[in-house]
Amino acid sequence: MGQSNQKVYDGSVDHFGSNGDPCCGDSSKRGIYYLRDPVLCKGLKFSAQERENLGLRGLLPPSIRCLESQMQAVIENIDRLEDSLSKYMYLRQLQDYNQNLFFKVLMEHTDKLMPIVYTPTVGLVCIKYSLIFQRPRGIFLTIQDAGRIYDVLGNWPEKEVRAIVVTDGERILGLGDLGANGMGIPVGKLALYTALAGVPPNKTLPVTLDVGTNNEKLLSDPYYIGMRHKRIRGREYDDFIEEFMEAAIKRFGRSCLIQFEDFGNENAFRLLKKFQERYSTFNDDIQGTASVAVAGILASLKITDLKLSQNVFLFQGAGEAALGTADLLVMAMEQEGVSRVEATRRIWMVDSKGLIVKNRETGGITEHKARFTQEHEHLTNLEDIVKTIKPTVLIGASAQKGVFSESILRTMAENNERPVIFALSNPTDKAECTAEQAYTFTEGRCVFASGSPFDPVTIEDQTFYPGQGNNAYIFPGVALAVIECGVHTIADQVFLVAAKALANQVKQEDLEEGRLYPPLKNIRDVSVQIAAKVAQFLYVEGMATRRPEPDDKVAFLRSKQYTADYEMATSHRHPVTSKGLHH
Ligand SMILES: O=C([O-])CC(=O)C(=O)O
Ligand SMILES: [Mg+2]
Repeated sequence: MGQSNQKVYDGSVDHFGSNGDPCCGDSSKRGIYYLRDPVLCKGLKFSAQERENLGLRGLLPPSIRCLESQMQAVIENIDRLEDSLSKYMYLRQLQDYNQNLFFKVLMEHTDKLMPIVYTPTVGLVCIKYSLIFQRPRGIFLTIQDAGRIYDVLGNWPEKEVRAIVVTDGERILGLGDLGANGMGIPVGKLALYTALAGVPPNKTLPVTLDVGTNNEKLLSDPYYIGMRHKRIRGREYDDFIEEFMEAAIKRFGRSCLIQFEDFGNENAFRLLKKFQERYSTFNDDIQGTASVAVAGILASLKITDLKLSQNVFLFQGAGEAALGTADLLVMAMEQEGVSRVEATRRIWMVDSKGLIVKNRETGGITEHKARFTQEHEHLTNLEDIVKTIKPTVLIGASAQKGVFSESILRTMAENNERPVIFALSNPTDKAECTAEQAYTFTEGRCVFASGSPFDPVTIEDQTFYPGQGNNAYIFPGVALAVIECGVHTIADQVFLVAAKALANQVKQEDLEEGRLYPPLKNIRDVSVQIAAKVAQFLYVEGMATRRPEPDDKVAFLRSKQYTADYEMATSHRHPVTSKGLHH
């Protein structure tokens, strides 16, 4: 994603124009241009011959570094910095200077760097976004752009955008309304599109829809980058979103994917319903999180030795993630041969007013929650609820830190040989319990996953590996498939296909260590396998428009992946060999 107005690599043609000779380059673009365009820049990796041919002599110090050494230097710099915000800023600057190196290092060191460019650090980044704002990335659309969104999208320098992640900043992770500061989320999600699934960066566009904020702290923050007014709602908001959707596909094509991220609860459900059958769109917090949660639950069955429908699921929280997961569980149980009614009866939900039961006097049961009302006495205390309902699977998705208390965890361990406990809220300090608490209070018997990463926990001499039940396992692979198959709508079933594909990649040795998800070091391969299964489904269901249908989906998808090799952006056909500088 170049920020400049100059032409940048578009993934399909030789970046250097028609002569096809990368040694000569485009004669109008010389010297400093190659250091200022993050797509072309190789930093100290420019060979002697390239430096000669491109007019770079003297603009770089004489040393030539190989990619390995460049990556090593990045890692040393990261280790040298003490706080995670500084590490984030260092990596963002790298992305703006040398895009290939940024992605290469993110791909090679995903375990180490993902928590910096993504959850949990990205939460802190959004809180501080206005203060640390430097080089812009993505498109900021404000309500004042209503009526001209198509034109504003035209200011984006890339023409082949195939995927947008959009937020309106109303519910950033579990942190609430962060207004325009929410831009950190689309930027982070799209970095993972590329690093985790190989979606070429020039095909991605982060968007923030700034309709104001109700966060008083931001409204009075002198540095705040967004519009200083309360959130626009109602008709004006709806028209704005509708105009954005139309403008996006008019500008980038009908099969441009639009991923909704971190919208407030009500709008998230409403907009998904409104747009699901008209655009290539999904809501990551409802459907992506559901998919990763169901994948974890499917994998857990191999440990608990239960069928899916033999479980009792209790959700703490009845928002986007909880309802999305509950719906997908019902779909999965139906595929196991259980009736919808029976499947629904296995699912219990707790919201801010307690257990969701019929005729609840305190009310607050929206249309979406109503599907999961149970015939039961109304209980309000989570501990009592866990004691009474006796869930086999306890899922936290309410952004209430520590709500899974010691006694709740102990009760789960009393009632189940292998209790399944998911603390899905993000970032880390919103988690319903820590990994250490979960393992300690269940005497190491629980099967645990969390939305934000936790380090392995050692109790006595046993080490436990918490799973990261984060939608990052799902959205990059789903995105790769839908982009490359050219779909116009995305069916809910896609997320069950993806969940099963993910669960099937968990190996016996992972399960033996309590890992519910494949290790992150294999994530690129995992994402391609998920994408291949999704692509298969899209063709079988007649939803893929790309012709001809590729026989080998994995090979096809791999051929579309960005590999972060400098050669892709420059010496495509005639690699330039480094012979050292002539002094
Ligand atoms: O961003 C993440 O880490 C997962 C997610 O979608 C959320 O918590 O809203
Ligand atoms: Mg989200």
